[in-house]
Amino acid sequence: MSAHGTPVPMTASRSGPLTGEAHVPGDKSISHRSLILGAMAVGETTVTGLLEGQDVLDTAKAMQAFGAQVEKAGDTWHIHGVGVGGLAEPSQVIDCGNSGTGVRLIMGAMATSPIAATFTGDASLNKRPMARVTDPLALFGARSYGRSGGRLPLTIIGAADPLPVRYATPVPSAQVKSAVLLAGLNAPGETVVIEREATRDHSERMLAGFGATVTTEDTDEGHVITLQGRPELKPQSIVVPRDPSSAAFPVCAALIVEGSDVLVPNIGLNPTRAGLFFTLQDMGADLTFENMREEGGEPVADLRARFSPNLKGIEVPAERAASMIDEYPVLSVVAAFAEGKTHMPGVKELRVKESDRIDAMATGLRAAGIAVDEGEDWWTVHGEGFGRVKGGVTVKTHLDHRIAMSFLVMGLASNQPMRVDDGGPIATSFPVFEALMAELGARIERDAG
Ligand SMILES: O=C(O)C1=C[C@@H](OP(=O)(O)O)[C@@H](O)[C@H](O)C1
Ligand SMILES: C=C(OP(=O)(O)O)C(=O)O
Repeated sequence: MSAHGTPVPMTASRSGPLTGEAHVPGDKSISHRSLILGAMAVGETTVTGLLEGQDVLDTAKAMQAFGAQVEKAGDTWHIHGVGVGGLAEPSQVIDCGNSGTGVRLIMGAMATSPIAATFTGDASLNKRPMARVTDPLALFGARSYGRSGGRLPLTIIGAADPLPVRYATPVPSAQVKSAVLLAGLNAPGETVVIEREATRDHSERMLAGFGATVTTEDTDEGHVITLQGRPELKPQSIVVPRDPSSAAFPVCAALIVEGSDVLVPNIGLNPTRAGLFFTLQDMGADLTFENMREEGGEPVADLRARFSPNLKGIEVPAERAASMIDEYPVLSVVAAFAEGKTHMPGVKELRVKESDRIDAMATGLRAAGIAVDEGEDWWTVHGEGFGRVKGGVTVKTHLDHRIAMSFLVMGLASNQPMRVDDGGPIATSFPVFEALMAELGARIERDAG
């Protein structure tokens, strides 16, 4: 839906070669964290390259409600932070829109301050599980009152006298890990998070950048992250790298549209995020990393993707899942254009994203003539091979930006157009998607009406 709630039906049709450069926007995960940690530092943090998607704009508004000043001047965002422990009690309900990252990280950040806040979101976010965050926050002493099943709307009463926490995350989730670490900022002593599988590490990196003491260690227990509580966070000057999860769409489109050759410059290849690109290479994609370099302590490269008519289905390693969790929907589209089966195990988390992503993709792919098998934590796409994907259906996007963009990418190479019932949510993470894809030569149009 658009910000005003009206669905935006869109259609993608078979396109000529996609060519040129795709300058995708800033990383969503890093953008949320810049605003939240900027608000908890003492003094002015500046951020350039911030993703101005609705998810991140909702986080900016939320941090203002907690007392930080957040303003944009020219291309730079300025955040005047209130310090760890300095967050004010908001006078209004905090509406995080469609964003799991926004709501879960902010709940963590406020849970160890003696304030109360009520959180809500859109129809998608209000269905998503929040107990995974409120359970560990209770160990700090925070109380929460929400709808049954730990759903939003939900009120958190922060701990007045927080305890430090040692917590082993029961699900592979950077949002849960980050909520605990952010809560640990205002707890005395050491807060420890133990992950069985390492998830994206932007919070750890950024906390260290802001001057907190964070150490990580791989032990028999798992990946152990230790944060020293009550640091004074020092304001930073942040340049947000471009989002690999957004880069996935023009990259995958180029691989399946005949004759394409697309360059996607300056993409962060942090190993906790880059799993899709290695998977595509394993499938035989003509995808190369050019101009490999380090920027702001992160590996960065220009991605070059060319039409790849001989893709093969593969077994995607389960241990890679966390590093490409948001990319499975568009990977399943590429798998439809590959020869043979692509099996994707270890992906239960896909069922609790903006939609049940296995169900949403399987339903649309099957309608478009692709066989899909699924279980609770796995799915298999039976590829038809290039030139044999029928398409020709309208699919439901369930308020999920990645479902919308994935089926639109599919329509660029299938024999008949693909229509999505609502492309409005694309603006949550990739507001320039339509213009960027059009510039490459993609035929994506909003339905007249
Ligand atoms: O921490 C983050 O910025 C994110 C973590 C992931 O969610 P989970 O932590 O729920 O896996 C991912 O799906 C989301 O888009 C962004
Ligand atoms: C899962 C996603 O986001 P979030 O959890 O922040 O809503 C996503 O962007 O794919």
